[in-house]
Amino acid sequence: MIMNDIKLAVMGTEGVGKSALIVRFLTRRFIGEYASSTECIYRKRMSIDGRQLNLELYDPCSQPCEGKSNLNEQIHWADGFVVVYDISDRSSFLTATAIVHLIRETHLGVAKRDRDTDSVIFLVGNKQDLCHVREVDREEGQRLASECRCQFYELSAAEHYQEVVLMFSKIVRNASLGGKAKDRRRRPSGSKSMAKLINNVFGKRRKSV
Ligand SMILES: Nc1nc2c(ncn2[C@@H]2O[C@H](COP(=O)(O)OP(=O)(O)OP(=O)(O)O)[C@@H](O)[C@H]2O)c(=O)[nH]1
Repeated sequence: MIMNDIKLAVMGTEGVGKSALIVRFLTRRFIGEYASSTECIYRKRMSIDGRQLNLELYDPCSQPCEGKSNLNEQIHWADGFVVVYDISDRSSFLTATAIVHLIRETHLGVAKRDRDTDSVIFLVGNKQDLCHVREVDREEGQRLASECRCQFYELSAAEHYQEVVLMFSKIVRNASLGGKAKDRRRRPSGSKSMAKLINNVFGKRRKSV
């Protein structure tokens, strides 16, 4: 059986809930605070439509978008992109907007057809549970997504499980269908096993904000 490797980058500014979404997907749990000083790759073996996939999820544990070269590196590495912002933080939406544009610019050059990139960029407004302090309207997210031809979700890593799993499953499926034999450049460094992920989540704490 052919084993596909799917590489997903989860991007967005600091504190939007990238790790929370990944941990939700991988462990079903929501953990409030994480040690997040290092970037890492999580691996998961999945079965989609009866096909076995090796999923690699890159969590940059970002410092706010400081390195464009690093961002470019992520963009070249990945088959799919989950670009996350926090609906209660407008500046995170501005960062997400810049990231989505950068992905599209970078991938337009290499995609055979424009639509090749459409289904592998997902824009996610996280922290939907904080809608009482919302700073970004759902419509703004939708507009950006349709302008940049991304798929759009509003989610809450804190309160949703099924939706988060569905979102990741869908982008993995889309990325696997894209199936382009990509030029695998330098991969982001750092790799964590599931055991290490659990350690990271339960073992260490970050300062509360
Ligand atoms: N209310 C609410 N809080 C959330 C949600 N998702 C994450 N958080 C909180 O937001 C903070 C940041 O979450 P992280 O998952 O560490 O965010 P991150 O994007 O990985 O941040 P960095 O690793 O610093 O880049 C934590 O305090 C989480 O508990 C959510 O859906 N709702």
